[in-house]
Amino acid sequence: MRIKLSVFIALLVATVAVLPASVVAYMFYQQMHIAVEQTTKQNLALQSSLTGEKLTYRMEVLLSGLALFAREKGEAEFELSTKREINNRLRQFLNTYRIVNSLYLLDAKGQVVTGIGAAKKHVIKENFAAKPEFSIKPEPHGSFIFFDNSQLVHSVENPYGVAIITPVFNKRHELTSYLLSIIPSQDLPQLIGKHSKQFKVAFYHQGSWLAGDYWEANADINDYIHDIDIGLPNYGNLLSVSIHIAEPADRLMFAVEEAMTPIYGVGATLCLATLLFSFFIARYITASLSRFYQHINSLQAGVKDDYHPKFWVVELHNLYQIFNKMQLTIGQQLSNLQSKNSELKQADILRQQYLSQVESLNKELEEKVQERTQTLEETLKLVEESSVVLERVIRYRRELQGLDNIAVIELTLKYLKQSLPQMDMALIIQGDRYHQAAMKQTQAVFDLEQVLNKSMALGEEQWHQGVSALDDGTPVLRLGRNGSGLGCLALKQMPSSQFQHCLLMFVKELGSYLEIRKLTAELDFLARTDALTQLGNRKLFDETLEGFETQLDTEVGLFIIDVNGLKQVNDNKGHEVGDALLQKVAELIRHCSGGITDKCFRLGGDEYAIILAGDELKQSQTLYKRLLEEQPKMNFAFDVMGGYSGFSCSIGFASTANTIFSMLYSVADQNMYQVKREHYRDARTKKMA
Ligand SMILES: Nc1nc2c(ncn2[C@@H]2O[C@H](COP(=O)(O)OP(=O)(O)OP(=O)(O)O)[C@@H](O)[C@H]2O)c(=O)[nH]1
Repeated sequence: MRIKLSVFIALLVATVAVLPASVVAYMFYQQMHIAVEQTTKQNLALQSSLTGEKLTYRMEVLLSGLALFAREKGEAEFELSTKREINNRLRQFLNTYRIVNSLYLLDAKGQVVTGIGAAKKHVIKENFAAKPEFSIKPEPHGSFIFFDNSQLVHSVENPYGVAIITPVFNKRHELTSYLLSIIPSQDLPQLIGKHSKQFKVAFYHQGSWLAGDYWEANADINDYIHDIDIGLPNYGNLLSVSIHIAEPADRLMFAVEEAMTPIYGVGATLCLATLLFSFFIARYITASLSRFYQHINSLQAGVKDDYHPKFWVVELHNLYQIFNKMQLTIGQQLSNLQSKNSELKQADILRQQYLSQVESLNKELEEKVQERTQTLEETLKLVEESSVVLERVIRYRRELQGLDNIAVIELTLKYLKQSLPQMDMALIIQGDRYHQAAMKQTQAVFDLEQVLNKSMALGEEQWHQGVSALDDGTPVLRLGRNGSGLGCLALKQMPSSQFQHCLLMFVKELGSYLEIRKLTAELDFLARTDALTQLGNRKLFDETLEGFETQLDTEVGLFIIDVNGLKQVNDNKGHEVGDALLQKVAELIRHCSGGITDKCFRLGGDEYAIILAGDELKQSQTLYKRLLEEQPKMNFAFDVMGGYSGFSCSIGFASTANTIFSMLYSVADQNMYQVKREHYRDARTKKMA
């Protein structure tokens, strides 16, 4: 039989469609099985719990009954009753609680007094206390005893039972006796009443079967164990019982089957419906596709056919056109998107460039700010240092006052070394012994003579405001203003500009100090020098003489020399000639006192003075003699009082050897006038002669 292609494809599609349905059905079955199993287990747990609750409740009712009975009977003084009365009461209790099959009264030592029950004839005569399982404990509280005694439970098949020992107290709370209740374990199921036939129930104590259904544990049985402990506060131990409850496996299977039955039907129907639906749909689609294919072939072959497309083919065609349009639109959108993307990328590149520019500008700015901050910090530091240097300069200025050149050099170098401790330097001050001090400071470093000569030889244009350099490169700083030639500071290396500034401050200070000192010295000299004769003037004379006033052990001698007839010279020859005469006299005095003393003065007008002190006095005669001898040799002739020519002086002398110091001048002056008078007398005599 030939099967059409469309039918074959439809069958294939239907089969493929049914497969997942079968898998789903199988999984559903599995899940159902697990669910039923879990439900069964939960049911078993519930049942066993319920059973335990029931057993506990019934046993507690019984125990409470026993306690009540013991209290009532204990207070009614059991021991006072006859055995018959006691038995009647025990029987009444048994009738109320039928689960107890025997009830005995024991005395306080555990000896059976009397009792009612199935095993009465077996145990009544025996001593319960002697049996290990019934040993009465010394404590006056109740206890549970599991035993294995077919006689007591009156059953050979199931010899197990539970004995309950309940203490009995009298009104004075004294233990008088015990009640012994026997419960055969075979009666335990009665306590829980009827239970569903679908479950098996059994009671165990410490792994030993007591009562109920007995079954071997195996895989086909679902069972559940529930342990219960029953007890009351006045009991010394607990009644421990395990309740085993089970449901056979075939029951579980049955339950699963039962649950699945309707689903099987639904599943099968679904599968069949899927099969049929898939088949017809596939058949329909393949048939129309095949007709469509034939139509295309006919079109290609140029054959006309009466093809009418099915509505879904039209729909498909429409769908295709929609897709086509969508494709076009989406393509356009995509190209738009692409161009936007490229624009965005371009913008991104520009942004990146801008950002990097901003970043580099920021960096530059940061560097500038840092640079500025550094400069500022340096300036601040400089200002700080400058103020420190300024303080030092002020201190230096104070300390400079009144020092000689050596001390000045030492002090200056000490201050400069504070700022430039590592720098070798030499300070040269023109004048007295400058180089010894400088050499001391910088012995092996400079050739001071050479430095001085070279620095003095520097032309004005080579001197700079700051540090100048010699031809060998030695840095030098000049002391004082242009042309003052006070000296210089020579350095081994060129200092940094910061230190140059510091050095300049000190050097300027030193220069101005030296200049002032020099000017002061010049002024001083001028103030104490006679301008015409260059001898010391009256002021210097007074100071010199006063200087000796306090030197009491030094002998002082004084010559007063006065020119004779100066007025006439002035009058006759003119003032210039008078001046020349005064200068000649000064020369004479300087000449005669040479090698003896340099303390020669012009006191004013035509009056001169020579001071001798100490050893100089030894040559006073020599000096006097020289003055007398040298006067006529002076080549200065003029007429005095019309006829007299030649030059002469009147000389007076006094010494502290023969007069007091305060009278020294006036004595010398008087002596001089005495000589002058004699001179004029002689002159008059000569003239008259
Ligand atoms: N050329 C000149 N004459 C002076 C100077 N100082 C004072 N005289 C003059 O010296 C003269 C001093 O006169 P006197 O005291 O009489 O001295 P004298 O003429 O030498 O007479 P005797 O001292 O008595 O010998 C005065 O005429 C002064 O004017 C001076 O610096 N130059």
